[in-house]
Amino acid sequence: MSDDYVRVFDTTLRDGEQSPGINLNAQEKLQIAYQLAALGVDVIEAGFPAASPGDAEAVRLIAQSVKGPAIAGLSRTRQEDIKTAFESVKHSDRPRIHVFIATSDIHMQYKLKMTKDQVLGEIRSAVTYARSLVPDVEFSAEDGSRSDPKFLAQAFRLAADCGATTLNLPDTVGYAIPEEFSGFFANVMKEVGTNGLVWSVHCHDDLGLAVANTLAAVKAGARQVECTINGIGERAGNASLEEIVMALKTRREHFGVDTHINTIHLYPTSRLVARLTGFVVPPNKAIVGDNAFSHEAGIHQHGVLCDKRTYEIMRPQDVGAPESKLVLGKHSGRHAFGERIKSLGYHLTEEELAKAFVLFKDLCDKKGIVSDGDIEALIVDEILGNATKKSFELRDFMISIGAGGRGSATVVLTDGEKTNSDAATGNGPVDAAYKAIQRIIGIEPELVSYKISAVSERSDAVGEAVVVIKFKEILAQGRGASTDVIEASIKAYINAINRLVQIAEARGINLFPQCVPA
Ligand SMILES: CC(=O)SCCNC(=O)CCNC(=O)[C@H](O)C(C)(C)COP(=O)(O)OP(=O)(O)OC[C@H]1O[C@@H](n2cnc3c(N)ncnc32)[C@H](O)[C@@H]1OP(=O)(O)O
Ligand SMILES: CC(C)C(=O)C(=O)O
Repeated sequence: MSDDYVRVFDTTLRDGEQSPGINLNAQEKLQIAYQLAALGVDVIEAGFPAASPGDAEAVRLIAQSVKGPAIAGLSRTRQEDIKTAFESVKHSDRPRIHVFIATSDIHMQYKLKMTKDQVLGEIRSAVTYARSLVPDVEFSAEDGSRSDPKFLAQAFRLAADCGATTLNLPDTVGYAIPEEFSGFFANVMKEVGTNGLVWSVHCHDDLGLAVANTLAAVKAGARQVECTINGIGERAGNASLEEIVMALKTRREHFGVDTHINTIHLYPTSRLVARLTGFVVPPNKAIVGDNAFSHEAGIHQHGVLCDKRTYEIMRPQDVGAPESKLVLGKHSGRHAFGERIKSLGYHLTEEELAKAFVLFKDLCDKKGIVSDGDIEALIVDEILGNATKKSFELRDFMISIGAGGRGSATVVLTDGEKTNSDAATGNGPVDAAYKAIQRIIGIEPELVSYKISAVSERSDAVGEAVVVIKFKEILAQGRGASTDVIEASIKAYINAINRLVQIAEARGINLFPQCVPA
């Protein structure tokens, strides 16, 4: 395997966790670390062990359990920090100690209160000590992009002479701009040399340029990129891993270098990190946002229907994201609308389609996003005009729950002409009620999905149930609300059945071949 590839150093669990508002416990960090290993990152920076006993323990747990990537712990140049980092990472098959100190004038003078010589002294003793403990030592020159390039090169040369194997040039405060940064990076690299060293880059997003600067450094010769899932991190965040990886892959001809990332894990990893950190992925986020593969504009939708490559530079399946979607809204055109109607099983004449399209646009002005259920209702009620008058209504129900959660239900329904009741047992009260309803109406639709949620937060909250049922290849959705969740569930089921009957009738499908009871 070629040695010329871009190593992905993931720092979601260290710099990512420095995001104000994120605090992961050891088990959550471990779960993310396993996922990062499946993704194929080369290095996991699992934490800053000297920060707290909890972080030291999390790094130890990850080092002990997660195989594949190197496990790094961050450390100041202080001996006690390095020792603590070593005690945590030593449990890994591939331990790395990552030592840093600032090299910019402003940091040295005002923060560290050290002279250049003192900083060089810190680098010498820290890197030498770290290297006496592990063979894999990374040195970072914090605020490198704002450092005097001559001094920066001197600091890096010293770190390499003392045994550092990776030299990392961070744009700590997100100040760099790509063109300037690639020149800066290339010059420092040239001054120090590349012999046996991996050059690394670490960018922050204060000006929204973290990924651009990272890619500029790769172009200049960086072969390790430090980044986080979803771009989380201190202040405006770090360079986003998924964006860097997909830029390198999609524009391979430009960069000429690969990563070892298994990109189909990008989307699941992003969702796991979002769930555990509570940092929701914005819908328009590149690569992993909900809208990254959605198209709303008619002209785009038409293009995508002709050939996805007209508006998609990546395939959603390559990043593990759901299939691309055409979202119908007021910007959609006839092509996408007509396609959706066909996929719902309707074959309209040109005239019917034109009429439906006008009604659809009106509906969009009122509703924003129009669901498939809305379109079905529009076709059945307004275009085909043969909607059934039959609809079932709940009159009454009784529930009892036995040992082990078994339930029995009696349900009373009317169809406007007759009233019928029946009883059934089931796996819980809702299942029993649905079975009783099936006995009354004489068909057994498959329950495709069932969701219940509270509409407000008080204990007397209204519960809303949403069910999707399927019968004879027709999908129908129903909703029901009540302060009693069982009643909400029953109402949703009946609502779905009424919708099913309407659609079937509009399509000329007989749902009740024997006879319709009730
Ligand atoms: C750019 C980055 O992201 S760097 C990583 C930043 N991450 C973190 O800071 C998270 C973890 N940090 C912590 O938990 C704490 O800051 C600790 C445990 C490391 C230190 O806590 P404290 O001892 O209370 O010090 P405090 O954080 O207030 O100040 C930092 C001290 O470290 C010194 N320092 C800062 N960077 C370095 C360094 N790389 N090497 C050596 N000393 C350093 C500062 O000069 C200051 O020294 P002083 O206490 O003698 O004035
Ligand atoms: C420790 C270093 C790599 C860092 O996080 C930064 O400079 O932003």
